[in-house]
Amino acid sequence: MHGLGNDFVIVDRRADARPLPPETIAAVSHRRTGVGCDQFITIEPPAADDPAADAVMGIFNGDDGSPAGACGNATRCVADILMRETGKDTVAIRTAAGLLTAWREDDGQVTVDMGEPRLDWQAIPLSTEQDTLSIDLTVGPLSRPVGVNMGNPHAVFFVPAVASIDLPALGPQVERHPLFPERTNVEIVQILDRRSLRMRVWERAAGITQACGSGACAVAVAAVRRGLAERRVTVTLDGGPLVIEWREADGHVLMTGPVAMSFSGTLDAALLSPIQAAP
Ligand SMILES: N[C@H](CCC[C@H](N)C(=O)O)C(=O)O
Repeated sequence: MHGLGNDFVIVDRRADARPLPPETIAAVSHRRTGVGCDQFITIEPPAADDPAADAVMGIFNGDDGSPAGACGNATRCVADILMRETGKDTVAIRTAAGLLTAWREDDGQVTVDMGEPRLDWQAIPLSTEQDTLSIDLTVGPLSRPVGVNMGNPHAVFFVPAVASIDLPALGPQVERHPLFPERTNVEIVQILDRRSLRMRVWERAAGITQACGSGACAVAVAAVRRGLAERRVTVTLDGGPLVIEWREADGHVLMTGPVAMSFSGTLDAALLSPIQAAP
């Protein structure tokens, strides 16, 4: 499935307890020798003592099989699967970032309550104490990002024009900067007006992707914190728009966008045994 071109292999493991080592995930995710995806997603059964959850979602990056704490676009896709399967109009998905509630809008799009952003420096996490509203970091034309954790780390840089930034060159330098002990997702954002933002993303362990839901949430939160945008904005990524609202009442971030099914099938057992990812 994909959300705005951020693509996923989603494996239903509710009746399959075979181990899934990172190298297997990277092999399946490889675009030439596997299926190919930005993130590899698992659906697992909820724990017996977790009746509120319809399912558990695991999120792994395609480059190396590393776990990611959040993935907004894939959460919409998994919610779509669960809503179709159960007939329910609201579902709850257990993730590393907590229990995320999702529902379908009248136009068929899916909204996920992504929870509250975490904004203190230890939560991003950063390696030194900093005001996360203006982190002391400059990489080429990118400087003083806003730090936001949406269950995963984000460094948001405001720029005059996203098109003039060499993100493939700069993204990995920020991702791996020692200031970010768990590395970071990297967003560049241009304010079009107080309700419309244009962003591009370099994802941790996935590189340039067409869209990043948690990144769009981080961008909206950063823009509100800097006083540059309203609390409800349209964030346009390379793959298209998401509507993000940082809700005043409870501080939760709501993300609304499309889901799309590409194809379904059965993974070959050979792909599911630990094999070496192609270089
Ligand atoms: N594409 C995802 C985010 C993946 C984040 C991952 N690259 C990480 O290591 O945190 C999204 O829609 O939110």
